[in-house]
Amino acid sequence: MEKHDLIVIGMGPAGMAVTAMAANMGLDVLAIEKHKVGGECLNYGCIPSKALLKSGEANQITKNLKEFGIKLSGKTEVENPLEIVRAKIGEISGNKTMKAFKRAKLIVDQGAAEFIDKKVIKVAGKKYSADKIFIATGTEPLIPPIPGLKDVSRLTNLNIFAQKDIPESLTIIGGGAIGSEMAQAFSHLGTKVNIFQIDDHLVPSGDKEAGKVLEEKFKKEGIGVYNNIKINKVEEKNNKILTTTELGVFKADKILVATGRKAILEPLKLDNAGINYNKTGIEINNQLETNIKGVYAVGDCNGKALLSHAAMHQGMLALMNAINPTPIKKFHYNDYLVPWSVFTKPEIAQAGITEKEAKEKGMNYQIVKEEYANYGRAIADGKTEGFVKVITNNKGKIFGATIVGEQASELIHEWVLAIQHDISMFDLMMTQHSFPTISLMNKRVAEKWMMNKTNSGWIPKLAKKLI
Ligand SMILES: Cc1cc2nc3c(=O)[nH]c(=O)nc-3n(C[C@H](O)[C@H](O)[C@H](O)COP(=O)(O)OP(=O)(O)OC[C@H]3O[C@@H](n4cnc5c(N)ncnc54)[C@H](O)[C@@H]3O)c2cc1C
Ligand SMILES: NC(=O)c1ccc[n+]([C@@H]2O[C@H](COP(=O)([O-])OP(=O)(O)OC[C@H]3O[C@@H](n4cnc5c(N)ncnc54)[C@H](O)[C@@H]3O)[C@@H](O)[C@H]2O)c1
Repeated sequence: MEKHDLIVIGMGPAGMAVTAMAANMGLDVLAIEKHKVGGECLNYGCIPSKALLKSGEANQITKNLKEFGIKLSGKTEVENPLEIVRAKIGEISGNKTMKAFKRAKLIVDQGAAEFIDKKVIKVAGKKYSADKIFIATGTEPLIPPIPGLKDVSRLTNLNIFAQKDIPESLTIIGGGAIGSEMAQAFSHLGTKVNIFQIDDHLVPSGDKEAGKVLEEKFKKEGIGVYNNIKINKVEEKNNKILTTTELGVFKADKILVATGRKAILEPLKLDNAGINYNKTGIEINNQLETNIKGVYAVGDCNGKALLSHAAMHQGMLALMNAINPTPIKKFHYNDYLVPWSVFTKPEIAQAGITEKEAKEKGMNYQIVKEEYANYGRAIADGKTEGFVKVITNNKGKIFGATIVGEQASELIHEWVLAIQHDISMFDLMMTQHSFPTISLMNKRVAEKWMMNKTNSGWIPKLAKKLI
């Protein structure tokens, strides 16, 4: 039986991080991928969705050139954005990605790996062993038990980017990250989109006010948003999808299901190794190790974060834990903040806790909020929707930040840094930001916090005396 220093199962962001780092350190790594290197993120997730959003944005800008004082003579036509998306995936998955794994042994597209016992894996009829095994097998779309849904030809993120054409109309079940991004991408490319969801605002894992700003924008753009709605059944008739809800029947060419994820565990035969798992994924401790010593579960398969950057970060931490023989100084995944961003226009981004969570925890907190509409650069750019909202306290300690607006996904990292490294509102206020960047919105919030302090209590009285 072939023996390696470590075996990695699954080559999405989590498995790629472990493989690239371990091989770079000179370890003998075997990486097994049942399908395509790059996993969900590169092939069916983050990258194609952002590429399609970009095509949509380009089309949307041409439709609104008047806003910039420009007239377009003639008209633009949506030709082949999905082909462009696929070409971009091809470009990334070629040499650009593969060169990181030159020093590892890869087994790709030869079937799913399965556990024979705690240290032995089988793939394509051959057995391999290692003392350290990293499971990084991700998730797949969860299809809810809506009557008829399993019987209609439906889209998920796995086949939506493989379509030939942009559909004329699209029903989307789910208003989370996938549902919202895909709704706007297709709508900007000319599709009539309706979103149906059981939650009461878009991107329900985040701040309600931010979700409502996005909903308002979606409605202006002609996207139907139906919150708190129960879908009674879905049928396919004459090549159309009929979605029956309490508000009536909605007809569309296609239906996209984006209602969350479930871990892909069965093919791994985890019971052969005695590895514990539950409905949300493989069970881990805070060092990302399963109940079996030397076997780690990283990325979406453990159900902790479902985000690419978190998957890569977990891969890195688990590898560092695996090569560190001392029980102290281990890295704990939950010591690190996990920000997230949804790449609609306006974008939504979150770091730390939301206002709702602060309320539920009974914390003593203050909300400081600055609107994009009050900032000259946002007006100059015509990007006035949204706000930066910070959950802080009288001392300026920062607990969380929600941003909805232009470049929210970039602005959020200053708040991640602040929260993780205990940088205060005062520190941010005292940090110069170049004008007129959108990042200056962050400083403006910190300034507002300071202004709130200095316009009441003893400070105005003292200032009057000292002047
Ligand atoms: C449409 C969409 C958009 C997204 N956009 C973003 C975004 O903008 N930002 C973000 O942070 N996240 C985004 N995500 C989430 C992101 O894709 C995932 O969090 C990330 O891919 C998880 O990485 P992973 O390595 O854990 O798993 P995956 O990427 O799912 O990779 C797991 C790999 O394991 C392989 N595998 C499974 N079982 C076996 C087996 N038994 N043997 C061998 N191989 C196996 C699979 O084939 C797969 O390649 C998006 C997801 C979707 C669906
Ligand atoms: N930009 C990003 O970071 C990004 C983008 C896409 C996906 N992702 C990741 O992918 C994961 C999955 O995304 P997602 O959008 O599928 O899930 P989600 O958990 O974000 O949202 C699920 C949505 O489905 C709806 N829903 C669930 N059951 C329903 C039912 N029976 N009828 C109607 N609506 C129903 C919910 O109301 C909600 O709107 C996310 O957790 C996210 O971490 C991230």
